[in-house]
Amino acid sequence: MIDAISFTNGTLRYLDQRFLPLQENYVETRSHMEAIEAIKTLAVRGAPLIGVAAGYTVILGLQSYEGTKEEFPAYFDRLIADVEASRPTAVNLFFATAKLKDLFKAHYAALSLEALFAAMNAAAVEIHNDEIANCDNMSRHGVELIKQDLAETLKTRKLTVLTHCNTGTLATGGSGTALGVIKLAWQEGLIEKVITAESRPLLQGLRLTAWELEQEKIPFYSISDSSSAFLMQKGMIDFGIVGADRIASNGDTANKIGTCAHAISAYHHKIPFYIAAPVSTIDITIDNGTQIPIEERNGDELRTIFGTQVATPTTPVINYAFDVTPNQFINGIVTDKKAVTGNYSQELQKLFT
Ligand SMILES: CSC[C@@H](O)[C@@H](O)C(=O)COP(=O)(O)O
Repeated sequence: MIDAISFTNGTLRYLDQRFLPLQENYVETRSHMEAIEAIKTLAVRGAPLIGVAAGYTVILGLQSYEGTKEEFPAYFDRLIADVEASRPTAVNLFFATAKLKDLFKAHYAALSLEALFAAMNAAAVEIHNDEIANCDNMSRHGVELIKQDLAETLKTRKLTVLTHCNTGTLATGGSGTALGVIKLAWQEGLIEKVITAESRPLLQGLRLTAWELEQEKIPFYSISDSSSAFLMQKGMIDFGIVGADRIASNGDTANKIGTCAHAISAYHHKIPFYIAAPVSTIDITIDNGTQIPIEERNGDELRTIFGTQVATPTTPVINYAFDVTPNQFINGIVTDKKAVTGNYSQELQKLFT
């Protein structure tokens, strides 16, 4: 059983995803600066897991506080700012810090620091437990949608599904978003095999999704990112499903770079393409995908492959970590509350009421 993250007796323990699947290193820390570094370096990654890690990272920061109650607000502001500066795109991180900031605002005046910290600790644990439950709910709604949309094909055979990046236990702490749907669909006998796109440059699909599928004994093939259009052309893919790092209120979706190309290709080949993400990944405050901050990462991620230089150190590169898929290429957004299959601007808003 993969234990992506846990928090026990004030210690954060996580599986360092940078070295998977070749090395299974669990790291323990009580330092919030180390935890922030783990988020920045993708040792801990995936939108829901980043949110969970952000909550626990703030708790680590509270544990090491030694000042007075009067000095605490300035310390808390700095701590939150440091956590929020770790990665910009996954809105789950900001969902987690907002929850803790709300608690601070509501209770700082009335509670002792000890009682305030206890309330924040409970909130961080709740974020974690909620993300686990969200995965199960998303999986159920996703499977219903697949049964409905692909009913004709399912009368004669099982399905082949394309996915991108890693959206499983490693990315959520629960069964997964898109991969959670795939796992349940497999258990229910709907899936023949999974096609997992490698997800350059850090290979979350090739390294992490493949590793999870192997453990689940679900048949799969890994492909290079650029192969998906050809496989669709050859009729080798029945539908696509991926996760999200931030969904705008009109349904435009930021996810791992490469997602948009799969979605456009699926649209061209008339293949359904779905997003699976908890409501905590929807940023209802923004109108469309142009407002999503897209992380640009160090060019060495492209110029080197796991430490081996493959381009000159001076090769100029563009290294966006995410892209935005316009809502017109998305056949449905599966959330923990329900699956939304169109009219996104109206229907996503309703999830917040
Ligand atoms: C359930 S995870 C959904 C997304 O967070 C996932 O597809 C993704 O893009 C992760 O990116 P990463 O850069 O590995 O954190």
